[in-house]
Amino acid sequence: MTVLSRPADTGPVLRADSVDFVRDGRHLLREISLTVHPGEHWALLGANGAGKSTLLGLLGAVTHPSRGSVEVLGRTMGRVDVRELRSYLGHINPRHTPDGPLRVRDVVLTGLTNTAAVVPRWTPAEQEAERADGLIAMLGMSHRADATWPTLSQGERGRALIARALMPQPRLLLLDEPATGLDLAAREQLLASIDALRARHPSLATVLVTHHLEELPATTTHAMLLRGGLCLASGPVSEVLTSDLVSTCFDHPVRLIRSDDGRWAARAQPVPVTMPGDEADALVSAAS
Ligand SMILES: Nc1ncnc2c1ncn2[C@@H]1O[C@H](COP(=O)(O)OP(=O)(O)OP(=O)(O)O)[C@@H](O)[C@H]1O
Repeated sequence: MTVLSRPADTGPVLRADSVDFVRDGRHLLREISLTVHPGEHWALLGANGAGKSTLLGLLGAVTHPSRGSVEVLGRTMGRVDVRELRSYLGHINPRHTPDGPLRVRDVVLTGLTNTAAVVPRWTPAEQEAERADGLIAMLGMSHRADATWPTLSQGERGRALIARALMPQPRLLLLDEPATGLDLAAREQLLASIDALRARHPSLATVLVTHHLEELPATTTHAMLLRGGLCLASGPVSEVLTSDLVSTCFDHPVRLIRSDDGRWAARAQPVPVTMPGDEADALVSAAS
């Protein structure tokens, strides 16, 4: 059971068909189907605990479905060497920590070996080193290429991890809440980098997990709304990112706004809030 050659560059990048994922007798995902084609940029949205990271783990060949099938780059999970398959994916975990105080350039190069540390006695080929520098430049990190990991800001780490994930020239990039913990400027820089990356590599497909609509890049093309492990809606953003569907997804009435630059914002609709003591005050004023 091995992947004998680089997966073909045609056909869907991802296909999940009626997938269930069960842990400790609980259905964390139920009947999820999703097809991602080259050049599509998907957002997985849902409240805390909806199942977004669980689904990303299946799409990234980290876990296997309990029922249904998942095809990654045309290979069916359960029938291939997942470690080799994973080397064709860029899976960005913002909590990734390099093994030791590596410099940014070395962290990016570990994307080729898919390791947390630089592999002893391994030296990159000249064109690999050039590619690392090119990606570092594309992510706006050239001035920090020799900085060590502990000295980087959260935003700089996020961009370095994207460059690392791009080293093996993946056809698919998976991003799990890439803007978590970033301040306003760092978040905007990260989203601009993601937009630039998509423009530079038109056949790249991406799947980005978030629970904040403000953290969606303008280039997002499709969305899936997850609620309690079920798919509430899935398809082109114009059909899925509506006030009604997002309100149902988050169990809270929101009004969705898409601004001229293509970004989204959610405004909560006013809902009555009862403060402690309000009931007693109401009784007193009713009695007087
Ligand atoms: N290994 C596991 N065993 C049992 N339950 C799990 C496991 N992993 C996750 N869960 C549960 O599955 C549900 C979905 O978790 P998941 O992390 O996929 O949600 P999420 O949508 O990514 O949430 P968040 O936005 O909070 O990160 C949660 O209720 C979680 O507690």
